[in-house]
Parts: sequence; structure tokens; C-alpha cells
Amino acid sequence: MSNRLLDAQHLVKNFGGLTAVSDVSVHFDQNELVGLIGPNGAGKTTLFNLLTGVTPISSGAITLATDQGVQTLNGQRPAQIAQAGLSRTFQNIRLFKDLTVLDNVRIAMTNHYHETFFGSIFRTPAFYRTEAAMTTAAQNLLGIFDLTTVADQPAKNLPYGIQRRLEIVRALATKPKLLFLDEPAAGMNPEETADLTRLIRQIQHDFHITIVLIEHDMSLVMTVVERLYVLEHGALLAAGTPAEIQKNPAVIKAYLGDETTC
Ligand SMILES: Nc1ncnc2c1ncn2[C@@H]1O[C@H](COP(=O)(O)OP(=O)(O)OP(=O)(O)O)[C@@H](O)[C@H]1O
Repeated sequence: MSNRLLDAQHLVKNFGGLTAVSDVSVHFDQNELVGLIGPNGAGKTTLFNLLTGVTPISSGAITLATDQGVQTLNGQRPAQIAQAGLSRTFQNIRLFKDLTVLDNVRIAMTNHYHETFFGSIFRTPAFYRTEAAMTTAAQNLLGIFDLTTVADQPAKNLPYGIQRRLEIVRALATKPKLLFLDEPAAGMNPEETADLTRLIRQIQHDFHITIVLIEHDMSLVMTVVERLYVLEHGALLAAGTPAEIQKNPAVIKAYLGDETTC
């Protein structure tokens, strides 16, 4: 039986006269850790935006395997796609900076805990039960990711690396099947990057989800992923294991050279 989770076929995205994504087909399997690399402007973030519904596709098809069968994602709104099990982080940190760490995670959980308008206005017992369940679940997640001691601090008070970790925890709070991380190591110092590497491995191990990672830090991406896609000028240049990609002459010529980053 196939363990295919997400299938994207012949995706195209045109912005006026510019083709940012040009006939790209990718797939992600259950519990896989996949990297997406390529130089600036190659179309990596646009591809994430297409897969998560942030940007509508010009043509192509995106399907997700679910317990109810294969579901078509293209044409659906980002909230519907999130509900289907796709979650993501962005290149720029998008936290509620004035809210506490705990509330940032609780808010991300609301799509799984249904509070009625009546309940929230009249503070019914059901409302308090839902609130308590959300708080407990959020505290558990913070515990797993060593954020308990900062749970009551406003997100803006956290060091940069911890804010990035909180973003990932928020994305996990939506209980995704597939997590897209857009340059999670951007702006991190070596110690923070090492922490992130451990965190990504821990998530895959503990949560059994698929993770797709855009990353410019080649040492990070080559150590954590099982498979890589390489984009160039919006098109797929290569796909394979880190060992295959590192030996691929076209990739070496286009991106790697003698450098450890591209
Ligand atoms: N909303 C938009 N409108 C017009 N052009 C866009 C839009 N979004 C992206 N582009 C263009 O599409 C191309 C691909 O951009 P994209 O951000 O996907 O690249 P990237 O590989 O993620 O780059 P980076 O590594 O710098 O983040 C670029 O030429 C960019 O200017």
C-alpha cells in the first residue's frame, strides 16, 4: 500500500509575465522529512504558498490522502487546507507578540476545540470545560518543547531562537499531518541552529508527521532530511537523497560549489 500523503502535479504559478513556479511535480510521503532548496528567487516560498492555499495556483492539481479517500486541495481556502492537516511557519516570525506564550499556543488550537457563541457569551460549564482542556493541551505541548518556564511571558520578550521554536509549536498545535517550515534557521546563531536540528528530529520522531523544510543552511538540511527537491528559476532541477544531490553535477554547478551554504 502506498504511503503517499500529498501529491502535487504540474503546478504552475504566473505573476503577470513572471512564471514563479513552472510545471513542478512533487510528492511527500507519510512521516517523511524532505528538504526544498534553491537560490533566492527560485520559487520555494511560492511553492509552499501554493501547497497551503495562501496563493492560488495558475494550473495543476494538489491532492491529499485522507481516511475518507483522496481529497483535492487546490481551490480550497487556507483555513480549509489547515483543517485538512497542513500547517506551516513563515520566513518572518508571525506570533501574537503581546500575548503570552501559552495564549499563542491556545489560539492555534481553536480549530480543534469548538466553543459556541452562546457558551462564550454566557460562560456555560461547557465553555469552561473546553477552555480547561485547551489550556492543558497547550501546557503539555509547551512542556514537550521546554517552554514551560516562559509560558506566562509575552512572546516579544523571548530570544529570537525561542520565538522561532514557539512558531513551530504553534504550527504543531493545529495537529497537522504535514508541517511546512519556511527557513526556520534564518537569522539563528550556531547554537540556536543546533537546537533547531534536534527539535526537527524530535518532532518527526514524537509526532510521526511529514515535515518539509525550506532551508539555505546546507549543513542543517543535509543532516536532517531524507530526500531533497532542488528548484531553479521556478523549475525542478533535481530530486534525490542528500548524498545523490551532493553528487549531482547540475546542482553542484548551480548551487553548492565549494560553499557550505547557498
Ligand atoms: N506575490 C508576488 N507577486 C509577484 N511576484 C512574486 C510574488 N511572490 C513571489 N514573486 C516572485 O516569484 C519569484 C520566486 O519567489 P519566491 O519568494 O518563491 O522565491 P524563493 O525561492 O522562496 O526565494 P528566497 O530564498 O529568497 O526566499 C521571485 O522572482 C519573486 O520576486
